[in-house]
Amino acid sequence: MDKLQVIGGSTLRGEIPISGAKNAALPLLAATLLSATPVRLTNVPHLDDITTLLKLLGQLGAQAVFDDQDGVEVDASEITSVDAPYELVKTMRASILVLGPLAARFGKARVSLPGGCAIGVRPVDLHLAALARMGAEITQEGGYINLSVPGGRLKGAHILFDMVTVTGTENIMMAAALADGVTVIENAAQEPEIVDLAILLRRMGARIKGDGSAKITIEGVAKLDGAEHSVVPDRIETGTYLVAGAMTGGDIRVTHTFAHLLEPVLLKLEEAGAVLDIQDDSIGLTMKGRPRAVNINTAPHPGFPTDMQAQFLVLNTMANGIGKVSENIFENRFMHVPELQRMGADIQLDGHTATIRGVERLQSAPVMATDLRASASLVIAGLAAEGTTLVDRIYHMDRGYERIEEKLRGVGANVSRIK
Ligand SMILES: CC(=O)N[C@H]1[C@@H](OP(=O)(O)OP(=O)(O)OC[C@H]2O[C@@H](n3ccc(=O)[nH]c3=O)[C@H](O)[C@@H]2O)O[C@H](CO)[C@@H](O)[C@@H]1O
Ligand SMILES: C=C(OP(=O)(O)O)C(=O)O
Repeated sequence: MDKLQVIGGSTLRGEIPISGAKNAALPLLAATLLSATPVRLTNVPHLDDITTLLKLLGQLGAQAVFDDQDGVEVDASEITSVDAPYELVKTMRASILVLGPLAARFGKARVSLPGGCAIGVRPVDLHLAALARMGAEITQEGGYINLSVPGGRLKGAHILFDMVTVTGTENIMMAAALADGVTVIENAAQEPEIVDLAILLRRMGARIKGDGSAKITIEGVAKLDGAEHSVVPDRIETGTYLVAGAMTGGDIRVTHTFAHLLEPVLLKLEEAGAVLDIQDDSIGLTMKGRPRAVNINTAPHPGFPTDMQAQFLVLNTMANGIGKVSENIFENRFMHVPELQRMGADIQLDGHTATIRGVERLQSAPVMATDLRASASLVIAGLAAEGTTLVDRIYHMDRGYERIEEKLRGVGANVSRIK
């Protein structure tokens, strides 16, 4: 199993190019199943999760290949199976995103239940209830969701999500795009990745309004066409590198990204004492001295993203003062805390809130990554710590950070992968 060796103490300086967003590319790739005409995506990140979804599309009969450095063309004209097997779904929960498109175009699907994961139980009950309201008959057996649509075509419906769900909103947007009639999604997720999906779907001929707000209206059409689309930049990767810059008292610029995608994160970085220089497609950050402690309360967009919680918790470990970090989306997203405590961080956990008292310097230690963003937080901690930190189980990190060692080395970090 690969490990990342991080030798702390370097001040990060220079530019880091940001890749396309994993959490946008996954639903965009799933959306290609909605059309019999090829769809081409560019700015697709090279990540393990993308490889998994491409394998799943291949398993369904689609021809999907990287046709350029970051371009993927998917031809879903000849779908031969509507079965998403456990072997693929278990490695990536976002595989559930094929359910809506398969239901919409073929009126049937058999998709493995994703199961829980390190950060929480993460059920898909809201996805299923919404598809049932659109006329799907759904049973569960042997760990699989069996879905069939009497008459073959989903019907538009009025849907109110009890909780804001990102992939749930995406699944229903895709299902509704080919349904008979109008679907209204209330309490919809408003994340930038939802807007990116709506942009592609509109290019394919879908009629969607209200994306980016809590009410999305979709008027179903009989057929969708091919289209081309560039994946939105990864706001979580952007935020992660900015925190790494801030933690090391650095002077960095993240490029190929947009500040409007991550306003809550930028506001908190400023509160922590970072000076930002926002340009059209890049963000500069300068940090002098230790950061100030900040409080974080995760919430659906436009609130503070849960996917940046671990990174800001680390920022607080070496900050001046006491910061409180509350995780309100997932019930078990503090697994980085015991690892950070092993590096000398002063953190008290009480339910869904961590209270962090900043220390002058973290100490290096062997640590274990438990999930994607926890891995990133441990790498950031290692960059700011004294000595050599070995981060184990970085396969989690490879799900979501493209060429992380190369990008960090490009700004002066001393990191290397140990096979
Ligand atoms: C591939 C992708 O885009 N992943 C993101 C997506 O995950 P994902 O879409 O899985 O997360 P959701 O927005 O669905 O989950 C939000 C909360 O709702 C709960 N819930 C969700 C669906 C459901 O049917 N029932 C239910 O109870 C979940 O357990 C969780 O507590 O949004 C999360 C919240 O911003 C991010 O952390 C993930 O990075
Ligand atoms: C939790 C995440 O992803 P996923 O939903 O794919 O597990 C994430 O990107 O931080």
